[in-house]
Amino acid sequence: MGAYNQIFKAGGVNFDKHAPFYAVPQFKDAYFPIASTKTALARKSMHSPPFSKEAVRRSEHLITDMLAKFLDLLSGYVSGARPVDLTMGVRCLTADISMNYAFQRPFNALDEDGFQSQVIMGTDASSRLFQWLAYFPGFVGGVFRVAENLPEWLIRRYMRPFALVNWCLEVCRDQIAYLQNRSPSENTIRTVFDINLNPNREKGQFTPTTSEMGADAFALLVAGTDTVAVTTVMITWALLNNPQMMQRLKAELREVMPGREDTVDWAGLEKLPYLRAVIREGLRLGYGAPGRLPRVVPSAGAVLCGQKIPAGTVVSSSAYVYHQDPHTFTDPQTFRPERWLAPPTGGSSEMDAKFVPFSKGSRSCIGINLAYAELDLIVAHLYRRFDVSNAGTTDADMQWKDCLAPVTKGHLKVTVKESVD
Ligand code: HEM
Repeated sequence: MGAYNQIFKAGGVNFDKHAPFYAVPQFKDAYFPIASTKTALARKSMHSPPFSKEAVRRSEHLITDMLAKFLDLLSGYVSGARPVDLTMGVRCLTADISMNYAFQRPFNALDEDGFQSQVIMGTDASSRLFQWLAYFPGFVGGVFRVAENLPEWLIRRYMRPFALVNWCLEVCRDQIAYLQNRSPSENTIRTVFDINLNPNREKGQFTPTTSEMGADAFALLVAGTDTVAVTTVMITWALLNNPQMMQRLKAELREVMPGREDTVDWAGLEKLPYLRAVIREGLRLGYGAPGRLPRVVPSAGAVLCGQKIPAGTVVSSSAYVYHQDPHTFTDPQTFRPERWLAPPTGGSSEMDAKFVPFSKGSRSCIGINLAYAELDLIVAHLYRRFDVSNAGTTDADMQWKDCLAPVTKGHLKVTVKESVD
């Protein structure tokens, strides 16, 4: 863990990101792929205030409005027991939350019939392209650069994943144009891009180019969609396979929401120990971003795990390695929320130290508070309102591969019934 803390340290000597790993063309103007921590932080720091815990609480309705819409759509599946593609449904929900949170203007992915949204096809294509880049950065990076310069009609006809990702980027740029053009009277609460658009130059703030802000919006969409969605899906899959855990969770939820359509705010849900344990265990096993996050050893070199490592060496670590450590997490492949409950039943400072789903340091996840709020609110209200049953999903469907966020082989299909109060 010492090496991890050194590589992913806040401030001090920084291990910059390894640029070729992050070279997806559609991200190129965002701060997410910028290798230099210092350069990236100049932009990232302008986005940070709206993601603080207090800001998320103030803007909670931007999450719950989308969640209420999703739950109402699910109730349409109750009669006739039509199966729901929960993987697509939750992805539409998290995409709409991310965009509503960033712009107070969702993409309305939830409105698409059967949750088959083109936005989600775009974020999915982006993750799948990322996977190739991660393993063959040189070759695939070259192909990406060629593809970037091809005429749009050629891309649309022969390179559908690229066309989908380009389309998503365009929609994100439209969102920025919408903010630039909207009248001040419409500014009810601050958006993620407010500092960008109204910078305080004395504090060193500035307005990035329109293309940079569009790419930042696209990064928020991709980073905020599948990460939260896959964690929710993995939690659902685990609870479906462990009915006694589902019952324990429902019993806890019933205490704060006596009626199945009652609601509780995030602050109220944070006090529920079993819900918190379920979310933590889901983050441990659902991973969000499980794979390596490569960094470059700075000019002074480094000593990692007792070894001298020369400057310029690419090093990494991953949440998967720590989350699967059997010395810390007994029987690590097993979903067992009880391990997080207070001692003597479970929980330890060692587990806390090795729990790194959002990474650490200056380049860690900007959306951590938003992600926790979403997970708490979605899981609590979904399982208080509905009884969910598997509709033919297999273990093989739920196998995942690392595409920065995990992408499962198949989709989780379920049937829903209104919970019996
Ligand atoms: C379960 C949910 C999530 C998990 C597990 C997660 C995890 C991570 C991790 C591990 C990183 C570091 C990536 C790297 O070093 O390359 C990261 C970065 C990032 N995340 Fe998240 N994330 C989640 C949700 C979100 C949400 C909801 C948003 C915003 C809507 C978001 C926005 C970002 C951004 C913009 C970065 C880049 C930060 C930078 O470049 O410094 N994430 N996330």
